[in-house]
Amino acid sequence: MNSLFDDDALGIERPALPDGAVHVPGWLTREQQRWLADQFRRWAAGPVPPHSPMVGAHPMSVQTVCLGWHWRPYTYSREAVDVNGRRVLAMPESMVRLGRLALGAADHPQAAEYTPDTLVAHFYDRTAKMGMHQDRDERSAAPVVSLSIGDTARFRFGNTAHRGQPYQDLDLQSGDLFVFGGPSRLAFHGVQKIYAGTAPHDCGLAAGRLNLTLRVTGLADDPVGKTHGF
Ligand SMILES: O=C(O)CCC(=O)C(=O)O
Ligand SMILES: [Fe+2]
Repeated sequence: MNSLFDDDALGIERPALPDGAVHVPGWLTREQQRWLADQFRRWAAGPVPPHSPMVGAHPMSVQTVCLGWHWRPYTYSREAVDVNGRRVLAMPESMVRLGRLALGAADHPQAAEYTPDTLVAHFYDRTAKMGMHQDRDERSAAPVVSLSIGDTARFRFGNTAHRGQPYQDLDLQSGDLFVFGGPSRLAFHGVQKIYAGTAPHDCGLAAGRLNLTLRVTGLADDPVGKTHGF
């Protein structure tokens, strides 16, 4: 019903995204969305439970679970040192394949070689948001793949210089793929709001939004088993 009145249907031109940023609406099928929501519930069962990462003294409003490498502002480690000290689950091969398929769908030339080594899953309840930030805790310049399931999010995608204009606001709906790499790899972005109650009934999530972000950290374990510092 909404599509009757959206920008495309009304013939309103949306500004192009900056180079390196690609939005593929409705990329995941409902079955894939349900499967991913199930996987999230499995990952959330442990060894590291969902938690709100701390930005300084303030907890983020999302609930986060990581695979491969555990992310917290502004670093990665194999163990969730800010949660319970347990090592995070390994990065599943299926998620590496999903990343390659995603880059393929975004027409990225390096889709076949893409090997994300971390997945950061955020659950947003109806009040959660994410402030404008850059994904810059990685040593690799490989693109970031972002998948949305559940409630629609108002997503702001900006420029690489600062949090302000120019930026573009777009809605990320259940099943949407968003990729940012190349000249947009370090663009500021954030989640302005969640549209509560917009999750499709058959997406595997009754309420809230799940964001799955795949990244290449460019990190390696050192021989004594410690992670490299920054
Ligand atoms: O939830 C989103 O769409 C964005 C998540 C994000 O920017 C991040 O995890 O760094
Ligand atoms: Fe981000």
